[in-house]
Amino acid sequence: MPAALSVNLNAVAMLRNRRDLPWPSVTGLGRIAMVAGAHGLTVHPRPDQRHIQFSDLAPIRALLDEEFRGGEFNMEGYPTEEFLRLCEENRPDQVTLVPDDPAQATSDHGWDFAAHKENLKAVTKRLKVNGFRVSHFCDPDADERQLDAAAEIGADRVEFYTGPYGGTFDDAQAQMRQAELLGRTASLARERGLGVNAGHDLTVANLPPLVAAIPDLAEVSIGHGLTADALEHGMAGTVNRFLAALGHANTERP
Ligand SMILES: CC(=O)[C@@H](O)[C@H](O)COP(=O)(O)O
Ligand SMILES: NCC(=O)COP(=O)(O)O
Repeated sequence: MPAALSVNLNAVAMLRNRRDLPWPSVTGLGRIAMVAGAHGLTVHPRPDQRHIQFSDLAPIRALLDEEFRGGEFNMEGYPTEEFLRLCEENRPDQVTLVPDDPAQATSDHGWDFAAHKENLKAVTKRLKVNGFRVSHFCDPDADERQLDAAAEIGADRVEFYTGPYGGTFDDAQAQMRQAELLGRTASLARERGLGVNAGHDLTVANLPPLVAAIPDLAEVSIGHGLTADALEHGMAGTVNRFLAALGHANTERP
């Protein structure tokens, strides 16, 4: 079964926030993506609300509940009390915890699971009690000690940070080495009962080698590259291109 595609709406929100106007519509583009066959929507409500605003969350949840039953809502963030409460109020299907400092320009590393084991155990339990699937952002070169800690924390999945992989767009040999590394680390994660997601700087061009390296990849969440393509090909056509790159037959919703 090819990996699920979750469309990240951060970049749409960033464009919307340039003016005090309601377009481009975050839920509007999310709807087009879902009609075109996306399996879910991802947002990262950062503390400074630089793109996704807390007020965006309930409309996205309502869109999926009312128009796309089965479509998944993935919320990403650092586990502050504020973020955990946003999750409890807006009921995502999956929560992806990332070790981001509020001032970070973007997400650029995974957790040191061993160093943060006790805190991550507690927040993971709190989220799972709410019925959310819990994923933790993970470095592509995480070793067995880190993955043992991730499993002990109780994560359902890890999401591999694919920024270094995406950065090899102009070096085929480096891309192959990064894909092989991700495949090895994914095998270690699967041996520990962890599901495998991936995200950051993924594109139509670099998805095929990634899915070949990680055959049981569960989900990819993609925003920046997908939104850039949508400016050229439209959101519906872009979602179909990304689904095809993942190996899906045409899954546009009737
Ligand atoms: C966790 C990750 O790699 C991305 O989902 C993250 O949401 C990107 O954040 P920005 O869109 O703020 O760069
Ligand atoms: N978790 C990765 C994500 O949601 C989007 O990352 P990007 O495609 O915007 O780099």
